[in-house]
Amino acid sequence: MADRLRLGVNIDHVATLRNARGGALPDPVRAAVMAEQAGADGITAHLREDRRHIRDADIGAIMGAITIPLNFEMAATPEMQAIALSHRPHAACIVPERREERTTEGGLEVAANATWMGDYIAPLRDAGCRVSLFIAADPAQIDAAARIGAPVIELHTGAYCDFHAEGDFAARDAELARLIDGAKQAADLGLEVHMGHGLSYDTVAPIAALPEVRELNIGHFLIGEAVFVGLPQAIATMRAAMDKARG
Ligand SMILES: CC(=O)[C@@H](O)[C@H](O)COP(=O)(O)O
Ligand SMILES: NCC(=O)COP(=O)(O)O
Repeated sequence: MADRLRLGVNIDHVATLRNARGGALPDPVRAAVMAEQAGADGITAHLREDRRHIRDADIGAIMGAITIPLNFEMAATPEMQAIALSHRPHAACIVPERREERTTEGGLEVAANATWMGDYIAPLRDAGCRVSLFIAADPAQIDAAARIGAPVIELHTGAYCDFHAEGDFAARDAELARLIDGAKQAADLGLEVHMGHGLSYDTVAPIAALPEVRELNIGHFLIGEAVFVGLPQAIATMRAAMDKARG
């Protein structure tokens, strides 16, 4: 279906569990294959500069094992650009990284680095990767993303999810309003709109209901759920919640 909201399953934290003991299990590749079999529309994997979870060998192994697209998440560094160009994944999502962060804390600063960022993404786009920029729902960042020729943006839903978890529903709803406005602005600029970070069964519906949104990338929550109900069931439940919200 043309307007089907796609679900990208981020398998980073299968690798977190694997790396906890320094061995080979659980295998992120098995998780990617299982996610595809369970109906995931894509796999997302974030090769961080510090390799805290996904490792270099995982990327080629995952790409060789799945038939759905790989969304390769990467910092805007020469090292990651070279790795992306060597693998040529379906998609390359540029995300901000700080070694000391526990997880992705904010969005890319595109507006202040537009020229440099435009030069950085050009080889990826020319190599046929669908370039996405992971940004906050900030009008200036959205405008800059369109200006430098990124075809896709992924809006950071972390603050929206954090406020929900904290019970600060006024702040949550204000952040949701920013995401709604950002999705509209981006779509009006011709950008494909994705969203992700921190989404769960409890927070996905208002995001999935947004007609401008074409893809959700969800990982940490699904991998956590998989510990209890298995990955196929976790994905099926999230898929059902997304479809129900979409109507
Ligand atoms: C950009 C984003 O929100 C995630 O895709 C990212 O992978 C989060 O980083 P960790 O997976 O290391 O928590
Ligand atoms: N880009 C968001 C993503 O891939 C998954 O984020 P999370 O669900 O692991 O927080």
